Amino acid sequence: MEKTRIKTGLFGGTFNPIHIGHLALANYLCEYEDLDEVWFLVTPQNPFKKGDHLLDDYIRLEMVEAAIAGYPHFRASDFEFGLPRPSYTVDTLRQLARTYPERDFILIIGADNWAKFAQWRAPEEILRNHSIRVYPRRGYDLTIPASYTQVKAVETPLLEISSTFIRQALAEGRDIRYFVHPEVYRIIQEKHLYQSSNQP
Ligand SMILES: Nc1ncnc2c1ncn2[C@@H]1O[C@H](COP(=O)(O)OP(=O)(O)OP(=O)(O)O)[C@@H](O)[C@H]1O
Ligand SMILES: O=C(O)c1ccc[n+]([C@@H]2O[C@H](COP(=O)([O-])O)[C@@H](O)[C@H]2O)c1
Repeated sequence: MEKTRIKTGLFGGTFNPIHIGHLALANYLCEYEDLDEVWFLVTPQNPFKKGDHLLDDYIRLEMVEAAIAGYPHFRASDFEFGLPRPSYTVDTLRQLARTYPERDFILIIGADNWAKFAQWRAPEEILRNHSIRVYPRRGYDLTIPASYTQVKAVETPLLEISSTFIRQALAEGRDIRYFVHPEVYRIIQEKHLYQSSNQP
């Protein structure tokens, strides 16, 4: 009998830092969609973002690990740390498929990223080999043309906060503890992260 493949949602981001918007979205996808797991893929350098003001990869990973501890469907992944930079998702997916043949990797992206998907590296290869779930982001259209049978829009609740907002608030000395997991807030405090606008 054929073994059931593990449906693994791949949620890539810089996570600088991870916040409750990321966590609630991934939680929803595990509980209300058909994903067995969601992997938080910590991206060393997004091809569209400048890397010069980015917090160290391992501190961002540590915060993701702390935030997801205890929930069995989540995993933190440093897979891109060993790959060339910037991190092109098509390269990551190729390597992941080789390393984990027992899993189907399903890309999770926001409507903001879907709007720019044609500008990603080798989008047609990604579409040929993987399913994509697109979740809503405010201000972006979530219509998927019918010809993209492997791309599905998922109706998830929206928590419109961003890591940029959190970094800025912390640099201004605001106490925004409820926007991040308590363990993430503890790490931010302990390591004095994001405490001035010069810091990443
Ligand atoms: N509030 C949110 N709810 C759901 N998804 C989000 C939210 N904020 C960001 N995302 C998505 O999560 C992925 C990773 O996000 P990223 O680490 O870039 O966070 P961000 O909050 O958008 O960061 P920044 O403000 O630094 O650009 C992206 O695809 C982004 O679209
Ligand atoms: O492969 C690409 O060309 C590409 C272009 C832009 C973004 N991505 C990936 O998409 C994920 C989310 O990006 P972002 O900017 O919304 O955090 C992250 O893993 C990026 O590496 C990938």
